[in-house]
Amino acid sequence: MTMSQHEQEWWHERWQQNQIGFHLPDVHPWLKKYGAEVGIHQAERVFVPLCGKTHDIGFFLSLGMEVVANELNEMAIQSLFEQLDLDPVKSPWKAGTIYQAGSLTVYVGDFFELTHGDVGSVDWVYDRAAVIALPETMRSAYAKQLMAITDKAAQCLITLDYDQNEMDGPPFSVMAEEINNHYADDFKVAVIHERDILEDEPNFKQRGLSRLNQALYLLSCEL
Ligand SMILES: C[S@@+](CC[C@H](N)C(=O)[O-])C[C@H]1O[C@@H](n2cnc3c(N)ncnc32)[C@H](O)[C@@H]1O
Repeated sequence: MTMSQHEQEWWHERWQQNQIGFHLPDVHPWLKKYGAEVGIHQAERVFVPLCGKTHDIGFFLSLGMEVVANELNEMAIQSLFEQLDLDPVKSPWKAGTIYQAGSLTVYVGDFFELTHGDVGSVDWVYDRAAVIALPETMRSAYAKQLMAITDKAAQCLITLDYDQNEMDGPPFSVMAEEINNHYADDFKVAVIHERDILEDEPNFKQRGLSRLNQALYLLSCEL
């Protein structure tokens, strides 16, 4: 599977028009609060799919981790390197450009084009707003591709779920049952923390939601 031109354009427009409500001004608070419980301190090399320009990458680097990441939009990655005060070396890969500096490597281009050889060996995956950015028809392919290119590395996953009848995605609502469908054959799936965050998210309230559950999972390899 690859992402259609139309779907890619939709994301590029979001970045061009700065409609990036998903981008947090700081490190995700749950990563700081629950990081130890999801294995952050054991991780040496993390893969961050659909990374945007998240400050979480800077946090991983500050902990001494190596980071390999992927993002469709080049502007986002230029901003990411500027934010980190890193001057990247650029080289081509089959679906775009690789940005590399210090312990950070980002594949700019379609996630579905990545191979295990590109990503290399990783011992942790961080999915915040990646699986929930994709429509239902793509999520099973996403999960399979993620496991294939990371050799089923342990995963820290942050999702949202709400009544999908109340709002169109993205972000899409992804319930625990679906996470289990994608991952429970290969991982022990544990919910580390979850909470209704609607009161902190006035935009989603305006979009018509009556609840918005955020969940933090650890997918670990001990089955
Ligand atoms: C909801 S945002 C989340 C970004 C980031 N994880 C964060 O927490 O800020 C989803 C991101 O995925 C990117 N994206 C969407 N489809 C993609 C694909 N097929 N390959 C790579 N990146 C993609 C979008 O450009 C967008 O930056």
